[in-house]
Amino acid sequence: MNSANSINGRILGAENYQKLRNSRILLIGAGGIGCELLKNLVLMGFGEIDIVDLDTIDLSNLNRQFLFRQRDIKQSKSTTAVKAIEHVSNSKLTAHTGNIMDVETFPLSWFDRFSIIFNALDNLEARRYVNQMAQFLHKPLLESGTAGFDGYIQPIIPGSTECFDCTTKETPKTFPVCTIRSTPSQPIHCIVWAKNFLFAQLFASSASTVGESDLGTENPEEIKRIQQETNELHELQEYVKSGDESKITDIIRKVFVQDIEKLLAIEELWKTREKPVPLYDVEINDTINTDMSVIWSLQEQVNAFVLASKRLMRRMPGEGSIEFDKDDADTLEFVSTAANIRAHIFKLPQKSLFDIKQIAGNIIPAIATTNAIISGLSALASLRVLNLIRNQPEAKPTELNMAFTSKASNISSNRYISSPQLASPNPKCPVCSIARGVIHISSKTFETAKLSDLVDKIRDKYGFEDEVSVLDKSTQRLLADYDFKDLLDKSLSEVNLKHGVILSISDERCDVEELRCTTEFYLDDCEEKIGLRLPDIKVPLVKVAEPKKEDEDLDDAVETTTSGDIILDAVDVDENVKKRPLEDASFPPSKRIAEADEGITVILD
Ligand SMILES: Nc1ncnc2c1ncn2[C@@H]1O[C@H](COP(=O)(O)OP(=O)(O)OP(=O)(O)O)[C@@H](O)[C@H]1O
Ligand SMILES: [Zn+2]
Repeated sequence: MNSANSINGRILGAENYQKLRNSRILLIGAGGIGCELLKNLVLMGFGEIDIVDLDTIDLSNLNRQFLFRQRDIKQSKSTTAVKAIEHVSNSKLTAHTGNIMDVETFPLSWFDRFSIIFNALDNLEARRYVNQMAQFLHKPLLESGTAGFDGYIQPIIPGSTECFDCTTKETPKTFPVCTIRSTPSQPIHCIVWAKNFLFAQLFASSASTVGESDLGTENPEEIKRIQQETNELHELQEYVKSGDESKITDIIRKVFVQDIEKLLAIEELWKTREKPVPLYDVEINDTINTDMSVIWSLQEQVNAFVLASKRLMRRMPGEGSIEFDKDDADTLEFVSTAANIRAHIFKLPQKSLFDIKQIAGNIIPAIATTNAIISGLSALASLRVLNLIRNQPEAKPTELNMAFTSKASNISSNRYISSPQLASPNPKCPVCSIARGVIHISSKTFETAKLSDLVDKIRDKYGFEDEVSVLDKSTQRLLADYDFKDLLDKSLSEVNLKHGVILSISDERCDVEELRCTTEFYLDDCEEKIGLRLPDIKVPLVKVAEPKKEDEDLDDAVETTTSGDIILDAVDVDENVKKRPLEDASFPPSKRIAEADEGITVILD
């Protein structure tokens, strides 16, 4: 199918096409974006494609992860994706099932065999990790993500363009299943429970199934309880379908009394938490409240819950199933009252119907079309990054483009897609502004060399003075600093250093104008006869920053906070500005903080 005479061959030209055929590329994630992207990369004709995913296929993936079928549920995503496409593939495909952050399976040297890395991930931790690996290896990385109709691609060319961590990311609120189902500690947990679990199980057609690995708990009693609870709710769905409204009190008893009693029986859960109180002695009467902006009394919540349940039950025979819609008063009232009753049981603050409408309506579904657009853009961008487009002169990295869809870019125009040029690295970025190198170290040397030997060698080679701090970045353990020298005499293995660990060395001198740049070293394997080899990198001196003036504090706080996840509208792009200056690469702090406060975004997918 793919030859120099194929459409792709003719578009790229024979020479570039051959380069594409000779390229081995890495795709991380075989989910919504990953399935689309794998198909694109195969159709483009890349020579070798490795795809990594740690997960198995869930029923809820099938609507958009088109390489998977019902029969594939519980099978490895990467292996199934490869099987589904290999019959039309002219690429050598290799599936890996595992966590990309597992240093034993995927050490840094493993990443080095690829010409380009494509991220098709769904979480900040893995995105950050891969970004860091790309920085160590100076490997181009094509980062991408979607949330609802918003999406982005960001080519990252280490040393030349900004990296994933150059701009602050906010955290979307995702919660482990066990928090939602067993130990809520915030009102939002009760809202997610009422909408995604209770309502979905009783009325919706697509009640989610939860695999053990998704539960966020290893307590066998709790896992058993959650699974039993799900099965019992399926039975309650029969009551709902029967149309027998007298069963509503059974639903209340099951959900707000018996399930809570079962939770209370798992003593482990309540050692450090306040115990919930089941909803005993509940009465139903005529008191109702219609003011959406106030918090109703418990009695008003219970009465409204019964009324909303009745209305929904009456609709079921005609509609078959009912999906939650914040603008559908019955579904909203059911979810809102159920959430508030649960909040009462767990002694958490309750919310007005109006507030719950905002919060529950903000849950973002995955949209297959957005994934397809973003994957298409990602695949196309790779040709530009690898300079494979015929008659196009080699682009400087910062002449490459990123792309956003919809409001992700914060653009004022009505255009759906925008493609600003890439910004230069942020000099204050905690990841790409520091020096990096790979220390090759053999297994035996971990036993024979002392921590002090390694630190002395690093100090001598890169010009650090005595006052350095040595941190194991992987575990955030301090190994040595000016007044902590207890571990220096121990062997590297005794202080738990091993392959895959990242060591961070910082110059801790006070009262100097320039400090040696903080440097991170990845400890990689090498032959025994080499023993220990330090990389030939330059570790520059950097000017110590002036203390900030008071009115700059807020700005600074935003720049240095790098926890959080990919928030698509974290990049402020003015389409009139051709080259996006770095200062514009983030929201004004005030806006950013306001959004962080109210940003309850439950990512379903
Ligand atoms: N550390 C990791 N190593 C390997 N694969 C990962 C890692 N983190 C996430 N992934 C994979 O990235 C993919 C992201 O895809 P996507 O955003 O569509 O999520 P999903 O899990 O498939 O969807 P849903 O959340 O609806 O089940 C998932 O298949 C997930 O297993
Ligand atoms: Zn950076």
